[in-house]
Amino acid sequence: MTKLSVNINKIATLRNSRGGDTPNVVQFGKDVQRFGAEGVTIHPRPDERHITYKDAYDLKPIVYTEYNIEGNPIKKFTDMVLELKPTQVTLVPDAIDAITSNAGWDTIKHKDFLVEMIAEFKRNDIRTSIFVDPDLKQIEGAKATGTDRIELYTEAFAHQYSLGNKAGIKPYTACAELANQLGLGVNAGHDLSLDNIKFFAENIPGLLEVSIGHALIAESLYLGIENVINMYKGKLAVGSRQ
Ligand SMILES: CC(=O)[C@@H](O)[C@H](O)COP(=O)(O)O
Ligand SMILES: NCC(=O)COP(=O)(O)O
Repeated sequence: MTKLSVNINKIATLRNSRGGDTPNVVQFGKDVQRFGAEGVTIHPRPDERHITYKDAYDLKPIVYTEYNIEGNPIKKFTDMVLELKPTQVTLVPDAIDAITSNAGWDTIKHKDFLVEMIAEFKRNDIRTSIFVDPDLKQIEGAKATGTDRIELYTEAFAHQYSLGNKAGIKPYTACAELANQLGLGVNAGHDLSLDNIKFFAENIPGLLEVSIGHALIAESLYLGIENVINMYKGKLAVGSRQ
């Protein structure tokens, strides 16, 4: 069974837009697990515009499923991960000004750096994963770094699927097959959604984990809004009788 790890970055983004502590990130982390999520993912960025380093520490005691911390292994990030010892660290080559993740690692060009980072995390009993594009050479390159897993960057698949092009899955299936042969675990994420997740999971052999944030939070708003409007209407109806 593929594990669902919920990326709660967007909850912090909403909180930060107003100051204060609503919505509460730690409460949300507890709730997603209570409702069945098998992991909590965060992706702190250097500018801390959504999830903050403090959030990462605050979440640690309440995550009893898998805690997955994603990010570019700059020193501040690496020090935090080594101190927190989450279940998994996912290395993502983010540019400092990127709105969101927009590319996987070049595992060949950055082999030496990745070998060093992976070894350091593994020495500290932290499972490792490397964010990669669906390119067979990059999967072979990932294997050479010593990482436990890869995370397939699914933006291209999601885009093609939204256009009705199901063939966009092909490079992902091929990469997952190769990863399985090489003994690399397979995770995936970025722009996965209620719309595309079933098709994706059915076509990726050995898919261990998906991390989903943006669409899942948007879908929670769409699917929850009717209930909340009704609750407000109920309170106003009682109020107007007085
Ligand atoms: C690696 C990846 O695809 C996710 O971590 C994604 O980038 C979420 O981060 P944002 O919430 O900053 O978009
Ligand atoms: N690793 C991918 C992730 O955590 C969530 O990406 P998205 O669903 O916010 O695009």
